[in-house]
Amino acid sequence: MEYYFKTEQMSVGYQGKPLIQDIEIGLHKGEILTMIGPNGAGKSTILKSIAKQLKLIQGVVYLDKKELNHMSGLELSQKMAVVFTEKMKTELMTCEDVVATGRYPYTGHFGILSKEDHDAVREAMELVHVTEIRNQDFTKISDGQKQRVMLARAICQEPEIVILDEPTSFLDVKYKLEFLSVVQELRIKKGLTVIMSLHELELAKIISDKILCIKEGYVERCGTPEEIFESDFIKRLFHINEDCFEGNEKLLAYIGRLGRYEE
Ligand SMILES: Nc1ncnc2c1ncn2[C@@H]1O[C@H](COP(=O)(O)OP(=O)(O)OP(=O)(O)O)[C@@H](O)[C@H]1O
Repeated sequence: MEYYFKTEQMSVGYQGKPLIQDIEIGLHKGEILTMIGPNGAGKSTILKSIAKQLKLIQGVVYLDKKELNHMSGLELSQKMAVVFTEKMKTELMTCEDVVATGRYPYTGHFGILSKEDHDAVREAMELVHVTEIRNQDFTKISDGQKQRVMLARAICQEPEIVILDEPTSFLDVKYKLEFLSVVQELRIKKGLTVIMSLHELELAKIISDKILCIKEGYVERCGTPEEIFESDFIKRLFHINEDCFEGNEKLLAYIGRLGRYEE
């Protein structure tokens, strides 16, 4: 079966200088790819490049057999939703207004919402439990609430693929689990394909079909959760040299040796 999303020799970076080279990703429809790796490794840079917010340094990205570079903004927005929280200009917008901008690919020039658009907005807000705060100023809600509003915006866009940069970073444990459940539901019912970065390794392990491990400047490994979480690989990826994950005692001893808790 041909891949729904594919990158060929993709190099990404800034001002023409490659940061990560030769990134090869292949995803079937409905698959979930998660990127993990240390701070500053390049996860957001890859996601921004896939979302066309950064120009590729080299290579090609295909979506549904078409080159991303040959797709118009409108065509792309009807297939791909992106969630980068910091990007939106939201002065004087309620949470509902922000979610409703997800319908722009369908509303024509004046942005007037039809009944169908309003229904999609309402359903998406219900799905991630932000209906109660729909009339609040988006700039005055918590970071976790913002993350859920932005997820609702992406969902009501009815995309085939969604690109999410650390979508769970501000969510409490209940909403982290709900996020996973929403993503599972969308992939099962609608065949949604997902590419995201996560710092919560335990979430990455249970939700992903494929995991891409980014180290400083290169793709260290790509594989299934079973392949990635075997043996000592994760410790090496994050430059942790000791067996600190094997019980609380070892963890506390490791933290002590980091130097902050010396007696
Ligand atoms: N606009 C920019 N111009 C030049 N370099 C940048 C720019 N934005 C980020 N970088 C650099 O690119 C590198 C990768 O950053 P990126 O944000 O992609 O990492 P990340 O893996 O998403 O990190 P984190 O886990 O901390 O979010 C870093 O060294 C960063 O300083």
